[in-house]
Amino acid sequence: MSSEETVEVVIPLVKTITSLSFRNLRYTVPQQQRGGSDKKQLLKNISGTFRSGRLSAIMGPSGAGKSSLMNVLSGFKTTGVKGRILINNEVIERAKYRQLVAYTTQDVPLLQNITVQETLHYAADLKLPSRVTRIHKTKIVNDIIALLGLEKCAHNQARNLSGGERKRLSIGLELVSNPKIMFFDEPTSGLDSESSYQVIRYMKELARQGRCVVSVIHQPSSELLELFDDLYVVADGRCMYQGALDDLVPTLTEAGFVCPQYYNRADFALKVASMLDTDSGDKVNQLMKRMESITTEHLNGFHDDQHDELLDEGRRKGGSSPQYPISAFLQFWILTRRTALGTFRNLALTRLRFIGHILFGLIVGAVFYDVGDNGSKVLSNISCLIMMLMFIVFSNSMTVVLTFPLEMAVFIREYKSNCYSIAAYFCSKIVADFPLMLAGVTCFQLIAYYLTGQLNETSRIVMFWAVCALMGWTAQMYGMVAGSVFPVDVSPFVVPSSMIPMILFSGFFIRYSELLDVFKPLTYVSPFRYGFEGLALTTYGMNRTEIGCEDMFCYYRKSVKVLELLEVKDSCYWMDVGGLGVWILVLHMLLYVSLRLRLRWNQ
Ligand SMILES: Nc1ncnc2c1ncn2[C@@H]1O[C@H](COP(=O)(O)OP(=O)(O)OP(=O)(O)O)[C@@H](O)[C@H]1O
Repeated sequence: MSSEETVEVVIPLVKTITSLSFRNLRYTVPQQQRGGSDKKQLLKNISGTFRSGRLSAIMGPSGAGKSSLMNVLSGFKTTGVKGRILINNEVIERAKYRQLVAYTTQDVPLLQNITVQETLHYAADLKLPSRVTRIHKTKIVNDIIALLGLEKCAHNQARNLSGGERKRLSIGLELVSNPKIMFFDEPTSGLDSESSYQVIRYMKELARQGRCVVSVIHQPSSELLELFDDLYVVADGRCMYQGALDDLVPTLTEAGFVCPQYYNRADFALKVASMLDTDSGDKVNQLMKRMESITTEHLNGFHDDQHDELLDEGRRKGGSSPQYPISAFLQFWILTRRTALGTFRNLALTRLRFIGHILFGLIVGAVFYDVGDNGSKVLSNISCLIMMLMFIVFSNSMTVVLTFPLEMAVFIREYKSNCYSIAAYFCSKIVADFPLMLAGVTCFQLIAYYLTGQLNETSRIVMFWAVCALMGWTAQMYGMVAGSVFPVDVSPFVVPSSMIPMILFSGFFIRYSELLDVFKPLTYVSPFRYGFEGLALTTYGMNRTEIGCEDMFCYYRKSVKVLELLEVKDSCYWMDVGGLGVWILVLHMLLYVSLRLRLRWNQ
């Protein structure tokens, strides 16, 4: 779309006038220092107002506190925040506030395998009330696609989008709920000048429709700057200028900073803001004080202490009873469909997972061919059992370890936008990933079981499969917990290195009676112990008496001898199933807690 073309308005206009005011905002973060921890104040009693119908730019030198201001105003950061945020001079309860406000961060995480159209459809399903019909939702999605010029890439998966298209899709995601106030953090970063111009023009159009649109912008060109109506300059966590763009140069001149002719006004304002620590610092300080008295003037009559209480009240209410646009079941159902689609579309990984299970089943089958009912090859068969367990565990834990962190980023963004509850995401994640794990494990187990010549008895096969499936489930949950707790560059190391010690206590490498007393309790916490014991019992227990023998003499002809060798003669299969069940339960609880903690750390 050329810059001269007018943008057709199809998204409903925002009718009510909205002004967002903030007064004496303070934002403090804890800071680790040598010899203890300290606090760092990122926003220092900062005040201002943004009005609907106008496109406002937040500018300032690097590290001035622009993103911090954006995070606080959008409600994405609440811990360590004091001060007052008002919409039309009213304090709004937090959950409601989040419904009015949309925030597009610098790099919005997207689900890579979902197309532009699907991404917007899912956003509409999650953000719009269920009473909005399918036809209406489709119209909204199509309108957004047209408004943002995304028609050409509507069926492209997010992974194939250009930087500009990703930015526009991010804006579209927020437009779905037709918010009154929109925040953007550096929407032009990484874009060429034409794409930057287009994005800001879209934002200008959104403002013209009656929204309050505020954007952090980094060194805009003169052409780009002209699109903005108002400017808010931040320096060292304080306001240096707030007002119309056209008043910027006169205000700076009045403060003793004369902008040279043909100089970009934005660059000049940044230059002045950077003078805080120089000889001209006093003049900048005076300008700030003047601005602070102007910005707070019309917000008088409201005590800050009173507001701090109100903000906390809003936080408490918002925290305990968040209002989601759709019911819990619908949230769960939509998220499950979306996750399943994303997993299915990740063809490389899905195919690799399947082919890997089949291929390794064939390899195990070929290497341990027909050892299952052969008294002279019992030790090989026992090795085969532990090998099967190790493959199931590593293949199912490592795949989620790599994919989960990116999904977590999407979850955090959507949760903060009040789209759905933790419980809905948690349940959908478990349900959506379960069938693929089960299908892979089943293929692998059936191939390996048949080729290695284990006993062909239905109950044995089912019980053997059940242990394999429970181990696969445990491993998948283990991978998810690691993926949710550790960063993506750490978790692929954490998972195998934490599992190896547990394999040691499986009962295969060293028998229980030969362990030092100090290590014995560890066998009760190793899932490999339950898995290995379960497989050994289904293979050699359950009233099996004789093992086939083709030689003259087989020491392990009686299966009880094998059970004695493994020290599982008196063990119970159902105890092993129970042990794995407890592991699965604990891992589910850990995943839920880690999701909660991740959200809390991000507040
Ligand atoms: N969690 C944190 N702990 C300690 N310091 C922080 C934290 N977050 C931000 N800061 C510091 O606060 C200051 C303001 O950060 P902020 O990201 O808001 O700046 P900015 O103006 O957006 O910078 P830029 O233009 O470079 O993105 C910076 O000095 C930054 O290092």
